[in-house]
Amino acid sequence: MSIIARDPLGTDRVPVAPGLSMFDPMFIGIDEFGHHVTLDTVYHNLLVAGEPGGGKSGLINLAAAHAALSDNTRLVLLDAKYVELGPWRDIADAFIGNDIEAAISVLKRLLIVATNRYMWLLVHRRRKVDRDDNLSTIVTIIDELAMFSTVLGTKEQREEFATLLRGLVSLGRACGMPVIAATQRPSWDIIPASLRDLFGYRAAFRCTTNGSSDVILGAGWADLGYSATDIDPENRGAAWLLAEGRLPYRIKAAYLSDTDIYNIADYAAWMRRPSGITVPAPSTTIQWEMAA
Ligand SMILES: Nc1ncnc2c1ncn2[C@@H]1O[C@H](COP(=O)(O)OP(=O)(O)OP(=O)(O)O)[C@@H](O)[C@H]1O
Repeated sequence: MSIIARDPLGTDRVPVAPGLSMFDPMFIGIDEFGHHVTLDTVYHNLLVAGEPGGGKSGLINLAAAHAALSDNTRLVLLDAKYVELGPWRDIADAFIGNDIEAAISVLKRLLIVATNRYMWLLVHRRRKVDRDDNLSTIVTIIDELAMFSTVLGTKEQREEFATLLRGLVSLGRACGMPVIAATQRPSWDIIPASLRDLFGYRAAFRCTTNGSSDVILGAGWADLGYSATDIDPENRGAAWLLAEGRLPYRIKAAYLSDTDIYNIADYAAWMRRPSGITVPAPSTTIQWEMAA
C-alpha cells in the first residue's frame, strides 16, 4: 500500500534522524480524520500544483527536509526563485537557479546515472532497487516547473528540458531517483497529461478552475466532485491528494516556518559533515551579519 494512515497517538511513530531513510514513510500532514498521511516517495514521483500562496512550497520543503535528514540520500535542487529550496543548497549535490543550461546538463547526468542503475539491476536479475542495496537515493526537487518549461532559455532548450524531465520521471522511480515537482501554473502546456500521469502522487492545492484541478489530478475528477476549487483560499496548506490506486482525499500539509526549515537544514548539514568536526558549523546568517 502506498499511503499509510497512522494513529497520531499510536506508538508506531515515523522514525527520526539519525537513522531516517528515504525508504521510511515520509510524513506530510494529516487527513480529514486527523490521521497521519505519509508517502512512499522512493518509488513514486510527486507532483505539487495550485495557485500562488496555497502551500506548495510548504509541502516540497517537507520532502526536502525528509531527504536532507535521510541517510544515504542525495539532493538535486532546481529553483529559479532561489529562496524556496535555497536553505538546502549547502547539502545538495547540485543547486540550479534560473539557468536552463545548467538544468539541462544536470538532467542529462541524472539520466546517465539512471541508465547505469538499470544495467546494474539487469545483471542482478532485479527490476527495482531496495533499501538493502545500499545505493544512494537521489531526490530531484523542482520548484516552479513553469520557469524551466515556458520562461527561461530558447524554445529548443525548453523542449529539451521537458523531454529530459519526462525521461527522468519515467525512469527514476524504480532505480531510487524520484522526482518532486511543483508549479503554480497548472495548465496543459506546463503539465501535459503524458507527464502528469507519470507522477504516482499528485497534490492539488487550491485552484481557481475545475480545469486546472483536473490538469493536476487527472481528467474527470472535478466532475466527480474532487476539485481543488472547493478549498477555502484561507485554508492554506489544504490539498486534494491523489495516490495511485486510490480516490483523491483531503489533506492538510504540515507546516515548517522559515526558521524551522533553516534549523533543520543546518542540522542536516551538521549530520552530513565530514568526519572529524564535532560542533555545528557557524550559521551562514551570522557570517553575513558580520560581513555587513
Ligand atoms: N500547511 C500550512 N499550514 C498553515 N499555513 C500554511 C501552510 N502552508 C502554507 N501556509 C501559509 O501560506 C503561505 C504561503 O505558502 P507557500 O509559500 O507554501 O505557498 P505556495 O503555494 O508555494 O506559493 P507560491 O506559489 O507563491 O510559491 C505561507 O507563508 C504560510 O503562511
